[in-house]
Amino acid sequence: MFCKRVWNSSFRSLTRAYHKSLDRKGLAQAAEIVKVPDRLVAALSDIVGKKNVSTAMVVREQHGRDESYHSCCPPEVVTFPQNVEQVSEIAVLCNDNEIPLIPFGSGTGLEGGINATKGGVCVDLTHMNEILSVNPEDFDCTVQSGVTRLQLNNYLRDTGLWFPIDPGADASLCGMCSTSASGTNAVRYGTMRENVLNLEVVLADGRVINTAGKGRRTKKTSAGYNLTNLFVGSEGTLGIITKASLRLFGIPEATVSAVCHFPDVQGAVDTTVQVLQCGIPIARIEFLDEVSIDAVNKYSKMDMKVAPSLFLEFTGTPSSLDEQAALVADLCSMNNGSDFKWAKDPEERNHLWKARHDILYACMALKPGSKPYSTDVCVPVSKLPEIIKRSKEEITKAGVCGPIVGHVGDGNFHVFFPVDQNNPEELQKIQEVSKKMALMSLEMNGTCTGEHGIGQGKRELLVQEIGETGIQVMKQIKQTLDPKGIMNPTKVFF
Ligand SMILES: Cc1cc2c(cc1C)N(C[C@H](O)[C@H](O)[C@H](O)COP(=O)(O)OP(=O)(O)OC[C@H]1O[C@@H](n3cnc4c(N)ncnc43)[C@H](O)[C@@H]1O)c1[nH]c(=O)[nH]c(=O)c1N2
Ligand SMILES: CC(=O)C(=O)O
Ligand SMILES: [Mn+2]
Repeated sequence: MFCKRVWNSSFRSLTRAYHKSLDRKGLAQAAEIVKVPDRLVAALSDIVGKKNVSTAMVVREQHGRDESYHSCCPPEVVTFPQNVEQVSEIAVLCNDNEIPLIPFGSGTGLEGGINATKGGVCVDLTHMNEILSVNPEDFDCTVQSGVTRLQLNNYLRDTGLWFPIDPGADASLCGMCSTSASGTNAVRYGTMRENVLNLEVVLADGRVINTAGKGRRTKKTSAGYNLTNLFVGSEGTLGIITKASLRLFGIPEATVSAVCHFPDVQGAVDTTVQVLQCGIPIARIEFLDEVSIDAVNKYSKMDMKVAPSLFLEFTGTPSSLDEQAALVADLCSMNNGSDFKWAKDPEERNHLWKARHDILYACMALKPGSKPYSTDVCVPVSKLPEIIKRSKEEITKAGVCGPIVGHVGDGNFHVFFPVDQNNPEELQKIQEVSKKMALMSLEMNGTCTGEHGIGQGKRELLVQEIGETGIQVMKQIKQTLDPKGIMNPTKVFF
């Protein structure tokens, strides 16, 4: 049972720490920007070529913020290296001169991970965008850091293979490694953590390592510590990922999608839990509350019933697909689901999933000019009905707009609060609700972030989640790999 007293005291200490952190951040922004002297800009030009270095404000601002509400912090210099040797030389230069170094994938993150809170040098990896090898018989591929997921899947189209991890945005694959991204297909294929075989990483001092050994790309290994998964989710704080070997999968023989509406949240979430408990190998199961459905109808020109809903997808052989779909349709009706609509042809299915992937923008369109503040809690799936119900109560109590969207098959869901950056009272209410949700999640043995990462926004929650000793160990690892603290400072830890 959730203990109110414990919760209140953790919330108070969290709020205190948060205000302290705001002070620190304010200081960082006002006084701790590390200027990059002209001689170093010249040295960077020598490394990557003059046209691949920029100090222009417009370029710096483009690299100073991601897609989230976190305020823009431009780096002092933006570099566009062409190969791993150049990345390594940039690291040596920054390390010798104690200049912050911030890796930039494609800037679609949602926790302010690329924002250069201390200035420094941004390493934009988009020019390193070669697909280096595809091994269809081994179901794997190796890509440079700037390759995006859609680029890879377009390239793979004729091979009958695909890389299924799909954050809605067309993110870089190494950026996805860095945040341990997932998305709607994780219920079937797992997250980046389960799908990365090897990484090439440039460390802070310029050394280059292959986390599983040079050229290694096996599905299994018991060889020493798991360095690959140390870098997955490290958000640019331990090194720069310049190459990734990834698992691939066969494109399923047949696919069908469906939408089902429910009279209440409970029915939709109970259906999800039962689908998983029955062991049905569902490919996607996504929850949208009535506020999100309304947003999607408006933004993606659809006319779905405005009610808590599930978007579902089944894949397999045509016969297995019929069996799965019939079972799930039965579970939906047992939980009072209705208006079960199939999307069978590819165009219809693509429209449905495009609308799902655009939800973040659909929710922002509810309040023009707003920026997204996204929660990302993830709980054991049996706890989902309770946490979604209680989150909804908190959103209503706070009187803010809070559409709920969930990768519910993984116990993961988001509230996409549209934030008016000129309204501090609203921002505070949103921060309070999202902190309450995260603490509820921790209380239920969940996490504050299932897929977006810690970035700037969840640093205090990380301490609550991992505990002081665990944080100490994380910091010792950071200290070993980056003793001067140049790699993406102020992210993950204060
Ligand atoms: C519309 C929409 C929808 C979604 C999402 C975003 C948007 C805009 N996301 C979030 C986002 O797409 C996800 O976090 C990506 O992994 C970010 O990849 P970028 O390449 O954009 O990294 P970006 O450039 O934003 O960087 C993110 C972090 O990784 C670091 N980094 C980037 N490249 C690196 C490299 N090569 N080496 C070391 N560090 C590096 C950066 O320093 C930063 O800390 C998401 N996510 C998700 O998991 N599930 C989802 O469902 C969605 N959905
Ligand atoms: C933004 C995000 O994580 C989603 O749409 O699921
Ligand atoms: Mn998501």
